[in-house]
Amino acid sequence: MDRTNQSDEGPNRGYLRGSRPSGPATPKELRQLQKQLPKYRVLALVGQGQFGKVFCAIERKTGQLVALKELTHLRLPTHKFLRELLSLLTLQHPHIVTCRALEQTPAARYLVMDYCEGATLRELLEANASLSLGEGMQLMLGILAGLESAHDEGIIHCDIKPENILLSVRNGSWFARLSDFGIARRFGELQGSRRGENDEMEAVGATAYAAPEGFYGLYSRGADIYSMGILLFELLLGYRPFTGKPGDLMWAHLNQRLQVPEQVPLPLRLIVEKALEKLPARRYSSAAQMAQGIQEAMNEPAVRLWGDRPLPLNESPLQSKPECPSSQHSRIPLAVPTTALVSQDGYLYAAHANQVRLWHQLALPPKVVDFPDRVTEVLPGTGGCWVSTGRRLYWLAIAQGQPQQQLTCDGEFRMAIDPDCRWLAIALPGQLNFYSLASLPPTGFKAPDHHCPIPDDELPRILFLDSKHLLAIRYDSTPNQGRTLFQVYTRRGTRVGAESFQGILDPVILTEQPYTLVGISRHPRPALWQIQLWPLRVRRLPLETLPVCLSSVPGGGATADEKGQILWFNNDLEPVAAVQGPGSPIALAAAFNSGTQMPPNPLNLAIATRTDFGGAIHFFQIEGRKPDE
Ligand SMILES: Nc1ncnc2c1ncn2[C@@H]1O[C@H](COP(=O)(O)OP(=O)(O)OP(=O)(O)O)[C@@H](O)[C@H]1O
Repeated sequence: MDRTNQSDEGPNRGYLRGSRPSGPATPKELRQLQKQLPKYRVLALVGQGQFGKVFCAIERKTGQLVALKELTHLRLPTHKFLRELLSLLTLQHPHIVTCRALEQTPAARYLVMDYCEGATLRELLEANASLSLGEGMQLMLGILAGLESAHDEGIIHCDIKPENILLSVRNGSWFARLSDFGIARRFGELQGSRRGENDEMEAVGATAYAAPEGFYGLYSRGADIYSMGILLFELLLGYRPFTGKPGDLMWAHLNQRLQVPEQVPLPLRLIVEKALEKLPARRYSSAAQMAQGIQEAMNEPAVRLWGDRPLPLNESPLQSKPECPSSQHSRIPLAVPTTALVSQDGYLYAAHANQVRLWHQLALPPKVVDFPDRVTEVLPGTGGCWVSTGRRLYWLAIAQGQPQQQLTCDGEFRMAIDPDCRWLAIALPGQLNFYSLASLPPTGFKAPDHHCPIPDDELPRILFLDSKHLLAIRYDSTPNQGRTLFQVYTRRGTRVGAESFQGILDPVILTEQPYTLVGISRHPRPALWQIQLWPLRVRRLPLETLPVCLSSVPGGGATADEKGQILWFNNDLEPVAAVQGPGSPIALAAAFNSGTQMPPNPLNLAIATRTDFGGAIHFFQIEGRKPDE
């Protein structure tokens, strides 16, 4: 990740309004922390643990994203702090969240750790049908590899649970990393020692995942293997084998017979049973052995065939699909397919060959405007739209209905308009130009107000993140390691930051949430990814089929696949409705819903399709799931 060349001018302030931080961090608190830790640019609060808050920050020297984990003196005594630090500094493994440094302020100490943009495995498990069996087992293999390496260093984790497994993205898939060695123990520390009175629950870790012998203060690798067994059970079935209050749980771990439901294929059932043996000696003797067991089970035909099945296995995959009523209002046949379909402020614009059609009300016929060349891009603005015909740019005012040429470029370009419609950005190979719309002459050529060089190997997609910041999206397609690069420029042409996503997202759209994008990935499986920039947070919605179009709509977004299956998702990337729409879609856009603050219900969509005779635009209405359903 490249975050060099950053200035404090960046759009981080906007993230203080971000959607997912798990507790309040006042701007004052962030400013104070910033003052105390000048080596970092503190972006936002991203979590709250029992010992303090966790912040996302950029290390100024390297431009790397880091997590600053606060450990307050009051809550975490020095000996425990030193223990976590010692464990973490010893451990260097791709599947372990590495500690890079320690920072001290008068009020607290901060562990500087690798930043994991996918949050915790707990959050992923709470999202419906978020993992397939194959992916779940890959996560298990990763965690077991990290655990094996900790055990090799003589460290027992003692607190394995989904909350302590953090996720990042590699090659378009989740990548698990073991974290929180706060109560980890060294073998030597444990041998022959039993927990002290006041060490009680802390030493046991989370009771739901604790090995029977842990309640007697006995720890070995086997205790971590047992916790991994509970985790595997929970991944497969969506619930844990033993439940109840801490006392009942302790009794269950010690005495209750384990029952693994038959939905779990036999080879995996045997693994759960072996990992959850009451006697440590009967369990896998190492994390590597358990990993080998999972690997062998995954190669067995009975399990291999199930690789794509969504977890948990006890739920029917159909349950998660919110089929909803829909109705089609009208269909307008066209001689040629649509090249662009966009909407804003109650207006819908569709481009076909060298025409733009403009609707305000469905019942009325559209206004049709001719251009000298084929229209390639349409961007809505205030009171009209910007129309590109490849090398020329026009302004089409709704009131006048006549296009007005604004700019001519030497080559193909891409364009973006800021939300206040005051700045126009044009990306050309090798250059990014910014024009103040107020000073654009009525026709012809104008030198840009600001410009900056960009790589000339490809034309980036550009989007304004807010009235001051432009996002350029580029791709680094190294075989098997594609990356989507997000580079942020001020409208003066200064590059202020960059993020990257370890996978190819195409297309990518901006959503109505601040600095939040949604993109489609094909590999290793079709999925929608939501990327919140600064602090970087990602979410995924796995899909059964690959969408061919994607659009932001009020309250979320919508996709359609080649067969016309439409999916409407909300701002949390949860499916709101899935309906059958027209086949062979090219583009979709919200129609006549603009201006609503609340997510609409129903959603009015315009869908452009290809047909045997040219194309068509369909107006469609979908009833979504209500928020409380
Ligand atoms: N390295 C990290 N990268 C990204 N987010 C993190 C990171 N570490 C923690 N977080 C976020 O902060 C939250 C709190 O983490 P933390 O480890 O402090 O709490 P915890 O899991 O409750 O552990 P503890 O038992 O120490 O309280 C996590 O749930 C996660 O969302």
